[in-house]
Amino acid sequence: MGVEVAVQGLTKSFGGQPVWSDVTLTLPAGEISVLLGPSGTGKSVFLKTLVGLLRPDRGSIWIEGKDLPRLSERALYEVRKLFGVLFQDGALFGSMNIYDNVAFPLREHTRKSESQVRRVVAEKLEMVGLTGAEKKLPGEISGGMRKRAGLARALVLDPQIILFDEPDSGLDPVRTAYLNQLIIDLNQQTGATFLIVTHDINTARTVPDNIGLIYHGRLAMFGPREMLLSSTEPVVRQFLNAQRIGPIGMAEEKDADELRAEADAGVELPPLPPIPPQLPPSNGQPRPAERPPGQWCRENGVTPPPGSFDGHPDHGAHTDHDSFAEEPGWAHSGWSEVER
Ligand SMILES: Nc1ncnc2c1ncn2[C@@H]1O[C@H](COP(=O)(O)OP(=O)(O)OP(=O)(O)O)[C@@H](O)[C@H]1O
Repeated sequence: MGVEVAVQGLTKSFGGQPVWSDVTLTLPAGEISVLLGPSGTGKSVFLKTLVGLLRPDRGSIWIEGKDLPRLSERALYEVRKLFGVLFQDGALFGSMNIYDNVAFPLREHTRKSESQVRRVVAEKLEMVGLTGAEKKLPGEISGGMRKRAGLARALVLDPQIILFDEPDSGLDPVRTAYLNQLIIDLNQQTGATFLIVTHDINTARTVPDNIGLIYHGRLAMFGPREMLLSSTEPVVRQFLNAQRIGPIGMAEEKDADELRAEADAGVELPPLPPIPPQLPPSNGQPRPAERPPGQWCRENGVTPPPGSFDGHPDHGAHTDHDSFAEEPGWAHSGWSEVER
């Protein structure tokens, strides 16, 4: 089972310029959380701070009773082994083949024999559907395959926490759908705690258990998926509905004059779209942190947008997942057939 990550009052600046301040959130153990936010709001900086690559100015990151920013370099090195990170471009070594790239953390951080390394690398490559690509160099495979190789490398030390920095960047919608399914399946298989930074609204709406939004140097909101997807908070509503109307402007937040002009013109955000069902694992089993659809809304007296949860399997409607599950032989091997 993954571990909980409790962030309290975290603040980070560069050269006196704050990136974000006073961020407080808890990533529940074993659940998938997504972090959203306009470009440049410091989502990647947040991931790097969590894993200890950047030191915050203030605040705590509690993991298994240890506060990461207070640890010595040596103690931090040990805690870092709990993390697996998938960087945006896979961050593979260009001169090493896929096998050696994936084997790298095992050779660096463990005393495993080469035959043990071979077994682990084969297992992780299979998990991401890259069996057979061992001898290829990163430059010889597609961007989607590079991401999956990066993911296999992130998995080799059996991390308890996996951070994904825009795993869908540069992927077409079909590959993004496959990657999202892989993420759900890996969460089920590993039980690890996942945090995904993404700009893809469909991913944000269907993949996570929890969603957060960074805006204007603050964490605007963080909570269960249903809370964010039924929120009437203008910035959350604008972002999740990909609208121009609302407080987020082209380069930064809109000023008071722009917002007044919008109000005077009578332009309003369109109604919230229905909350879609969560993407289930491809083996038909429930998600590790699955809760009945609509439970959060019911418990909190919130009326979800009309039509919400209509596509949930319990309602008998067809979902995207059904089409993946029906694909012959679809499991992780589905990947290799699609991409090669
Ligand atoms: N090492 C660094 N030194 C100085 N400034 C930095 C450093 N790393 C990031 N920044 C700045 O911090 C801000 C946030 O950057 P970051 O890449 O985290 O944003 P982001 O939300 O991930 O953006 P995007 O969605 O476009 O990937 C940017 O202004 C960036 O220039």
